Amino acid sequence: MTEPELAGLGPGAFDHDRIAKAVREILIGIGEDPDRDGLRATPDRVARSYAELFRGLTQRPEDVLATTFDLDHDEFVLVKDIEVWSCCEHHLVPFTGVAHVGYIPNPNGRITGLSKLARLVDVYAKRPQVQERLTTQVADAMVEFLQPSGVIVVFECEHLCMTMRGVRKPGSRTVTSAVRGQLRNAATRAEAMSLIMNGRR
Ligand SMILES: Nc1nc2c(ncn2[C@@H]2O[C@H](COP(=O)(O)OP(=O)(O)OP(=O)(O)O)[C@@H](O)[C@H]2O)c(=O)[nH]1
Ligand SMILES: [Zn+2]
Repeated sequence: MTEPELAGLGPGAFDHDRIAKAVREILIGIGEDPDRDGLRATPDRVARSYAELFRGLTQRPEDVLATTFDLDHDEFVLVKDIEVWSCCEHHLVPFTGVAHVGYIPNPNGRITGLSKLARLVDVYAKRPQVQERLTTQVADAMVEFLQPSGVIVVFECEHLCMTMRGVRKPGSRTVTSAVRGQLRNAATRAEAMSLIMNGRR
């Protein structure tokens, strides 16, 4: 399993019992008693919650973008402030913030439902991630499955691994962007960015 995209879709599928066993080991490793009342069900609970937190590993972007409409629109479309909860692959703690996903449909391409753009974000966010890869994966899936004239994807996230531990800088936010096609043009990109930033602090 080399590509994160393939994880969970092949032989390395989700293994609840394995996770529960490992969590029990972690509890012992931190010096806790995994059999005490409050912790007895924790390995099973964590395994169940991982199925939810990492559900993107069993989802394919093309399935999410499968619904398309016959709509004659070739102007910029933007869904902004999509809430994001992902998991940093270095520390397995959350990073959270917002995503902005915009595209210019192509008359020969496809237009999808607005909610599908937010679903696409989740397909990739609900995996162990780094923010840069999350950003480019969303943009590249848009290009591959909608064949738009242009795409812009921006993520603004706070990483709890930089907040609750380590360097401990609460409030610092990381901004990443991926721009494809016509939106790479300076004027079009600036217009898209101003729509994204409008009303933001
Ligand atoms: N580029 C990038 N780095 C990330 C992301 N999430 C976490 N990191 C960084 O991953 C790095 C891991 O650094 P290491 O030195 O291997 O680990 P560490 O000793 O725990 O590092 P500190 O967090 O500085 O304590 C840290 O600098 C994190 O801030 C991300 O989405 N993108
Ligand atoms: Zn981290």
